[in-house]
Amino acid sequence: MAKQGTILVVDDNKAVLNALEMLLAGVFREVITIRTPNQIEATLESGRVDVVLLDMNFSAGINTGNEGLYWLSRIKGYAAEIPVVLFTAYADIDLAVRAVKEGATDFVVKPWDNAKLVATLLAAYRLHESRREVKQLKAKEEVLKGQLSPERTVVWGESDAMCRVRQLIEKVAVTDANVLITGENGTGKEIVAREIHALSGRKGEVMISVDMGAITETLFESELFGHVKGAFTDAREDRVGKFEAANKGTLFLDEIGNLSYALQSKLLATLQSRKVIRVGSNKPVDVNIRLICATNSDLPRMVKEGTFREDLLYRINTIHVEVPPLRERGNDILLLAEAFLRDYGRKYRKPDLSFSSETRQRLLGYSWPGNVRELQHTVEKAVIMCDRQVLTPEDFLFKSEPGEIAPLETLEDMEREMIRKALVRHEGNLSAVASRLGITRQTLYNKMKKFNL
Ligand SMILES: Nc1ncnc2c1ncn2[C@@H]1O[C@H](COP(=O)(O)OP(=O)(O)OP(=O)(O)O)[C@@H](O)[C@H]1O
Repeated sequence: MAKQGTILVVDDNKAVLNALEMLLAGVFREVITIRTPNQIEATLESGRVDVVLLDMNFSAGINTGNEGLYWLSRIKGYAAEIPVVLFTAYADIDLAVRAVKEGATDFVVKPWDNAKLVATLLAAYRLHESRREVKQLKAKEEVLKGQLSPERTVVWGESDAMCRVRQLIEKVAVTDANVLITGENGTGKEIVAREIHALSGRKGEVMISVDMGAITETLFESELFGHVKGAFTDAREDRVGKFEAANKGTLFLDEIGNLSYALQSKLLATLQSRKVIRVGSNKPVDVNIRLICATNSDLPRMVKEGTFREDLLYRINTIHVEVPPLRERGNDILLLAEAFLRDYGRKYRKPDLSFSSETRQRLLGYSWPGNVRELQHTVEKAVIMCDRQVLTPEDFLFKSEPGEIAPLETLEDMEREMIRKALVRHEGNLSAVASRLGITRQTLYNKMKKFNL
């Protein structure tokens, strides 16, 4: 067995320390031994310790176990995630129960049985690995939340459609009901899910998002339910799955419509039992999650076509929130555009930007097939490209509407329109545009300048 992790052994008996050092050196990569507990915190400072084996009695002659409980609480106060196994010469079950209640992971009685002690310490080590992973996942989520800035604040708008969505969310957030959010791409389904979480009693816990469309069949179980070391070739360590990581919080399953039929059954079984079994283990672990799913697929139609399980749809669809497409939100388009303009104006240090009235008409008249995401990107690009404070339609690379025919009156109009379309199609890549139009980059530059593109 490969040695792994660092164990800290705290015991004032030198003979015990020597014996443990010899035994544990065959199991752990590093064994640190100390005889006085007031060195514990300094040792933990290194950040290397995975498990502490702590004697309960230190002051000679006073075997009440209180010293152990005192140092246990100090360790928990310093690094709550490090498992502490207590060691006592007295088989005192009351003390064991009290210690476990106060945060000890387990309890071993002296004289000890080597195999049992090693098994207990290895279990504690694995527990630490899981806790560390959950902590990392949570930290990642926090970073992700932070990265949503500056567009993190939800702009609800004033349209009836969005007011209804908001009212519904406020009502259901406080319940633990499963919510299914539907809507076209980019309408804000994830932002709605985050809002439900933020308004719920679970707001102090993490929301873990999983893109179901990005998970392969082979990794599904290990990603969602976790695995134990050795469960398959690449499983070098125990690993928590997203379900366990979201415990006490919210699990957001995005693109649920992309899940294969076989995986839908596995997901359903877990949702029904509220327990997960890590791959390679046979021990079910209880999970307490609030489930939010999102999709842009028509799930009832998929049920009819036999590609989505009806029982899974019932399970995830206790409350249904439909986020309307941007084109149905009327003036909200401008409210959102102005919010993005303020955010990106700050980000790119271009304060006091505004839209010309022609631009506002253009923004309102466009159909926004990519919804809020497209609006956000469009405004960001315009802010980057503009060099005046009032943004005119020329600052925008509007995508052409299907079937839209611009009233082109002169040859110059046509030339300008061809260049504009090529710029949109090639996302501003000037070399590609020049080659597509059969002109040099220099000519393209000159024409762009002439046409104010
Ligand atoms: N009401 C809103 N207020 C502010 N920003 C919003 C709003 N709705 C959406 N956005 C922004 O638009 C972008 C797309 O939103 P989000 O990812 O929530 O959409 P989605 O419907 O989950 O997209 P997809 O279907 O592609 O997963 C994000 O950057 C988000 O911050």
